[in-house]
Amino acid sequence: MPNNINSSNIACAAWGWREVEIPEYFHWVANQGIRSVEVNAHPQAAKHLLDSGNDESVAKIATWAEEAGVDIICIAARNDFTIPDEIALEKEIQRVQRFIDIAKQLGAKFVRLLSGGHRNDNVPPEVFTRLHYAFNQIGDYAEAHGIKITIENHGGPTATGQRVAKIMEGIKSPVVGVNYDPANFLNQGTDPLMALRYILPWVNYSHWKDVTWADGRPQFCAFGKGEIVWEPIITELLNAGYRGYWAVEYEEPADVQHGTKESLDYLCQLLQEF
Ligand SMILES: O=C1[C@@H](O)[C@H](O)[C@@H](O)[C@H](O)[C@H]1O
Repeated sequence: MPNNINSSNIACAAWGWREVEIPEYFHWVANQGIRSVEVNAHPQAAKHLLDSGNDESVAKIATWAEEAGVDIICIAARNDFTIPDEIALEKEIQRVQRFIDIAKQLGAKFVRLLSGGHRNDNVPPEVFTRLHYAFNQIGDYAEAHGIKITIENHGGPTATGQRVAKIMEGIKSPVVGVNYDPANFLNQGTDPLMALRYILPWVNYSHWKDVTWADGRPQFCAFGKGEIVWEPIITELLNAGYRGYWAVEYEEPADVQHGTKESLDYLCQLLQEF
């Protein structure tokens, strides 16, 4: 495929695989001809890494990756940098530093983070101050360890393109960027193409799933099975020079293999056209 898109920058996001044992997950992905995988580090992903992930459990994951022939490219972690209590925020920053150590041990290039705080209606200025403080600490730590941070747009302080840009404008380290997740924007009522135009300079990673409507509510579905118009989004990203990973994310554990396969097929087919 042109534009530097090849099978090694097509990746599998980990969230939908949270209920699957890691070896099974890695082998399934490898059997699709995909090499690049994420691993969750999340309190609701007990089969992947929990917050406490000790060196031994991390080493096991490295062995499983080698056996299956996959590369772990990103640790998909959960964090909350909107915590008002100063001591608790410092603890949270230390917890995230551990994810950076884990990424290094696994040879992963990225740690995916969130902002935390999911109230959409109003994000007071002090929340942005806390986010700037925490992401600057983490940016310095990641830079010193050769790891990149990618902040996923999710909700609350990252519900819109303007908000994400406001966060990024206050972060100094060049290793901190944005994980552009178009479906997460639409799920929050934000037009994903408009949002992309605010955050283009910072996008260093991407997640691909889709959104459909059921009973008047948005719901995630396989990439290409929903209502997002993809061509203008991909054109915009590529024209801005995006050459990073394209990670498909099918979130429903019940049929994660089927949904991931459909998503991969459609993404690969679509990217051929660019
Ligand atoms: O898009 C995502 C979410 O919808 C989900 O809620 C998160 O926890 C995942 O890690 C993320 O990648």
